[in-house]
Amino acid sequence: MDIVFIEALKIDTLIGIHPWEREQRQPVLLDLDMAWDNRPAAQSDDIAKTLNYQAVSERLLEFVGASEFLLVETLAEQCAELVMREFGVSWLRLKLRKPQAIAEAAAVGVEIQRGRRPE
Ligand SMILES: Nc1nc2c(c(=O)[nH]1)N=C([C@H](O)[C@@H](O)CO)CN2
Repeated sequence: MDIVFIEALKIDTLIGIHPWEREQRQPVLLDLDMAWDNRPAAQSDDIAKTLNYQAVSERLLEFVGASEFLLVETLAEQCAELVMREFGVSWLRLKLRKPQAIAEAAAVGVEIQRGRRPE
């Protein structure tokens, strides 16, 4: 199994349960590991055969930037569903960090895996 990854994609969004979090955007950081067979792209040197990490990043920037969820669990799930549905990804691991949520912690958040992991 090959992986295409995106690391620490930073997006300002409205997320959280507290009143201040409903008024003020804060950053989240997204890490994605996405299963993809990279051999067809490598053999043809053709961007059309890739899982284009620029296209995935731009779509997530658009979606997360416009979202207003309460929980990181909900946002992570929605991002995973979007990437699998729109980009044909069969398995992914997604980590969502909220670096400004707890003053004493570098970050908090969730990590999920969805889909069937290829051999
Ligand atoms: N498992 C979770 N715990 C908490 C969440 C969350 O989304 N998932 N959110 C909060 C607050 O919004 C936090 O980020 C700031 O105190 C608390 N716990």
